Order: sequence, then structure tokens, then C-alpha cells
Amino acid sequence: MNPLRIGARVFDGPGPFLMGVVNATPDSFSDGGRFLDPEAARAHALRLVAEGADLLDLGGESTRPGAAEVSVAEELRRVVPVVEAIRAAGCTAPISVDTRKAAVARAALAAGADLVNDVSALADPAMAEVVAATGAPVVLMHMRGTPADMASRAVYADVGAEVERELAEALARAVRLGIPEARVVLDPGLGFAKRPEHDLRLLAELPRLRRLGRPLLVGPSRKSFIGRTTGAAVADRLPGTLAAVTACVLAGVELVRVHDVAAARQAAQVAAAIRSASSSAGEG
Ligand SMILES: Nc1nc2c(c(=O)[nH]1)N=C(COP(=O)(O)OP(=O)(O)O)CN2
Ligand SMILES: Nc1ccc(C(=O)O)cc1
Repeated sequence: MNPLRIGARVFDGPGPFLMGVVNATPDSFSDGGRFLDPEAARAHALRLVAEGADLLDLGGESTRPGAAEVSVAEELRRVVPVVEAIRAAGCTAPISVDTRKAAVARAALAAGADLVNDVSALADPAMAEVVAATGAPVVLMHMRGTPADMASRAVYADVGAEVERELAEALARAVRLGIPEARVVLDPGLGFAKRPEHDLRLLAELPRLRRLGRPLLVGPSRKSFIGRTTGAAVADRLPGTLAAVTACVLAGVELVRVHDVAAARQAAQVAAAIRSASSSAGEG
């Protein structure tokens, strides 16, 4: 991929780069309530960096299927102190802010965050302007509807083709709104307006999303498609998560979003080593 600048870091080459999840929420589907206290969130963030996270993704609103929207004031209260605490601790890892709200993105960037992870792909009319004006890179994720109603919108004739087309449209719209293509990362949005069979199909079809010409981010961690495939409860989905991480890395995905960084690091390193052995096959 072309080098992607996120804060002080340049992400060059195929990666894989790991995005470690910090949920400052009471109700996230796998870790709700554990990191709502800013001190706990800060400690968790530093632990993820020590485990090998290349960047952090900090969120103050759960977007699990059926989740209700959180107010701007509440989301600001959850997110901004954590960005400040991470920076005050001397941690220089790039921080992504996982938000659908322009006001939260603006405040988090001002407090020291570096990237906007918008699962709604610029649905807030003010979001494109914040991203364009600050020069921050942005993740545009595929979803239909909102977390509140997306489950009923998971209807596809050809999920790979439709997600590819809708991501291309999201990218074109971002460019029209003044965001340079070089600052955009694309994400198929596993579990967002997708049934488990759609998630599996998208993981199998990742190579076609490479045709979009942008770095890809994928977030399989602990999600329901793993539960539906294996019967494992949310707390027991690490092995299945690692299988999905491996599939992402073998398909050339640059950024993988995970809760369990140390374990994912090892899986990603081995998958990347296999990938590079296969690209040098025949050399001896
Ligand atoms: N770009 C991107 N962002 C995401 C993605 C994803 O796949 N891609 N998945 C999420 C779900 O995980 P989380 O643990 O944050 O759950 P929650 O929505 O319940 O907080 C939240 N944010
Ligand atoms: N925000 C989300 C959280 C969880 C899932 C899922 O388990 O598929 C999807 C979206």
C-alpha cells in the first residue's frame, strides 16, 4: 500500500498492523464496563501497546446490533479524558477514535487522537468537514442503516459485490467532500448489517476488496459469526478470532482490529511469515 500516515507513524508495506481495542463504554458486547473508568482505560491502552499494538482504537459508544445512540455529551465525557490520560502517560502510539459524531472526533483529535474510525462512513453531515479540516486519516466502514436497525437490513444477493460497490461509493463521496483518497482506509464491517454467512463470505472474498486500491481494516474480534460457527460464548472466542485474523493476514489485510493483542500478534506474525514464504516460493 502507499504509506499511510497516522499521527507520528508511517504505516508502510503490507503489515499486518494491529489495532488494539479500548472500549470506554458500559455496554460493549464483549468487555462493556471494564474500561469505563478513565484510569482503567488508560492502563488497558498501555498494556495493549506493551503487547504489540501498533495503534489504539478508543470508543465511547457501543455499536453492537440493536444498540441505542449515546448523546454527544456522554460520549465526550467517556472519550476525551482517556485520550488525555494516554498522552499524559507519555504513550505516543497513534490513537484512533471510534465515533460516528463529528463533535466527538473534533474533540478527540484536539486532545491528541490521530485517526477517525467512523463505522457510519461520514453519516454525520459535519464529519467530512472535521476530517478534511484536520487532515486526519479516516476509516470508512461498510454498514447499512444504523446499529439500531442494521440487523434487519442484512439482505444481499451477492454480499462481496455489494460491499465492494458500496465501499467504492463511500470512498468517492469522501473525496467529493474534500478528503484526499490517500487518507482513507476501508473496512467491510463484519457484523454490521451482516449475518454470519455474510461475514464468512466477506472473509473469503477479501482479495476482491483489494481492488478498491486502499488499505483495508478488518475487525473480526470475538464477533457473533465466530459464536454461530463454533457455539462458543463471547468470552471463549479467542481461538476462532485467531483463525479469522489468520485469514485476514493471508489475504493481505493491512490493519486488523482486535481485543486480544498479544495472542493476535503471534497469529499475525506466523500468518505473515507464511504469506511471504508463499510469495517467494520457487526461490529455493
Ligand atoms: N472500523 C471498525 N470499527 C469497529 C468494528 C469494526 O469491525 N470495524 N467493530 C466494532 C465492534 O467491536 P467492539 O468490541 O468495539 O464492540 P461494541 O460495538 O459493542 O463496543 C466496533 N468498531
Ligand atoms: N458493534 C458490533 C459488535 C458486535 C458485532 C457482532 O458480534 O457481530 C457486530 C457489531
